[in-house]
Amino acid sequence: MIAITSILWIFFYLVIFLISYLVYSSVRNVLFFRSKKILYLGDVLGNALYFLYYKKKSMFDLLQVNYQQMREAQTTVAGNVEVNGVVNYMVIDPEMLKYIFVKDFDHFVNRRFKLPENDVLVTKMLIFVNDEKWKGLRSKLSPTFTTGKIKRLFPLFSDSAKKLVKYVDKLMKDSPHGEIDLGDGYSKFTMDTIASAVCGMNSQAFDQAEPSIFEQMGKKLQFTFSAKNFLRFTVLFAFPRLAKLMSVTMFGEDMHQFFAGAIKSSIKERNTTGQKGNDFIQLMLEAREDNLKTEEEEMSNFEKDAIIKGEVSGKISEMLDDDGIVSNCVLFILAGFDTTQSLLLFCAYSLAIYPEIQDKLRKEVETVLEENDGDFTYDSIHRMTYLDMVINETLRFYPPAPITDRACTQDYLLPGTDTLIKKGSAILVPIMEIHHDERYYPEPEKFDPERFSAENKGKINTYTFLPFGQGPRNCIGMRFALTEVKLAIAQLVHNFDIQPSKRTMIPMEFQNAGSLKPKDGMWLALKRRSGTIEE
Ligand code: HEM
Repeated sequence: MIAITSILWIFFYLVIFLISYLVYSSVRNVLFFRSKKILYLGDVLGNALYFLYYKKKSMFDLLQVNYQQMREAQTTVAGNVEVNGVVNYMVIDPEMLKYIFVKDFDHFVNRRFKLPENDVLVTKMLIFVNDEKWKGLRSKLSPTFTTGKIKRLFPLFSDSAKKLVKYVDKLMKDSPHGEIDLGDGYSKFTMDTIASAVCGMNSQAFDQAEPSIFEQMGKKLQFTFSAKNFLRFTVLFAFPRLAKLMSVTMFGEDMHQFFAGAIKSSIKERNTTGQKGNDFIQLMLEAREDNLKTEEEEMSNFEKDAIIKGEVSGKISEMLDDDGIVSNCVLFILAGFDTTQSLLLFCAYSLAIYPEIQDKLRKEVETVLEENDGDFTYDSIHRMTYLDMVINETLRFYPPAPITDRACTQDYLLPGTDTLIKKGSAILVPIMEIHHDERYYPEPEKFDPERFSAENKGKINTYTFLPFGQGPRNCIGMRFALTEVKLAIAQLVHNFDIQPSKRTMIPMEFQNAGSLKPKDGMWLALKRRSGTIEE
């Protein structure tokens, strides 16, 4: 009895201590930002209270609230503080972003999170490495994503897109109410293309309704919000030393064994037989030997901006050893699955609720198909200007990665202000909110592909359209993603009429996840178009 009472008292004192600490740090943070004359956006305590009060709100709603606070205060910089004391500055001015992303990139080479070094599966991932190591690895990996290399992968995308059409057919036939959750088909499609293009593996995703082993492992890599995950990621990202001490890792041992086993045995087989694969494992093996080059004419402006200027002295030999290849294959699955699926889903959704846009797109798709003997090619997909406009408007309206960040690596005076950003602080960029700001996009809540027409797109400031980030640390997989998505949307529009169904969520609500996802699935009715072949 006494023991239980004592435990209760200890627990009580712990709770009191925690609350006192949170209140103390909140007051300290308020005073810190007041002394800097910067708007304070609240901290862990404030955010926790927000989610407790508005139970149904997601982190994207909170981002919107923060952006609105900044607009009302007529400020372009605001701040908050993380549990570990790291000061974040939210920056929303396109001119400042140009300096952070590109002009003063040497102050912002890294991302915000540091990970414990004992986590073998992640320590060599491009997204988590820093400074010279990042420069060396990025300059080795960039040539693996150029036009020529993605063109080589196009037949794999094409196979997966055809399997997707058959799968959707079957789902619709089996559906009692004439509607399906398209998320299921698109999840299989993205997993299938990634498995073959990245690791040269057959995901077997389309061979069965239940998730195949590759799908199960791939999905486990995705970040979802749960109390357990919240705790794990807080320890990992905010207290990496503690995570190392406690052997907390980002992914479970089963995932490490699955991916490392499959990828390393594939490398071994290539080394012994001399056979080459048509996948990223092969491209990385060639990059390791310095056998890949990027031709200047293969690059878009987005990629030219990403060129790392100056000497690249990063030692990369060990970054692309076999463990490094495993890490980066897993990263491409991780970074490419959710984001691409999100873009596909919101594009199909927009086409369903705006039939006139769907009709216009279909006309372009049919013309291109006629010109190319009934099949799509890499070049024909990228020649479709209206498709490009629709995808860009989807990326503006529903950016799959709604926020990005940079870590400040040297003290930095924000241009045009007297705000000194100290080394070790972080910059947050609310991509989604910038995309919905009426100063850059008149009538921002209107889905209008014409914003990206040849006449209009020149008027868009580069730093207000950030679906793939900007500068040398932008998304390396953009070309891969756009090719895959354009093909899958063209196939869908050619084969099906896409319509809203009873369960289609209008207006859309979002899940609390790392990337933008519909809250309760993407329910749509897809009707086979007459004249298209059902195999
Ligand atoms: C529609 C699909 C995608 C979207 C919207 C997207 C978006 C983004 C964004 C916003 C960033 C941060 C950029 C910055 O901070 O400037 C990023 C980084 C990254 N993305 Fe993507 N991404 C997509 C698909 C892919 C794919 C398919 C891959 C790989 C196959 C990929 C690999 C990466 C990697 C490795 C990084 C980190 C780059 C670095 O730190 O150097 N992404 N992506």
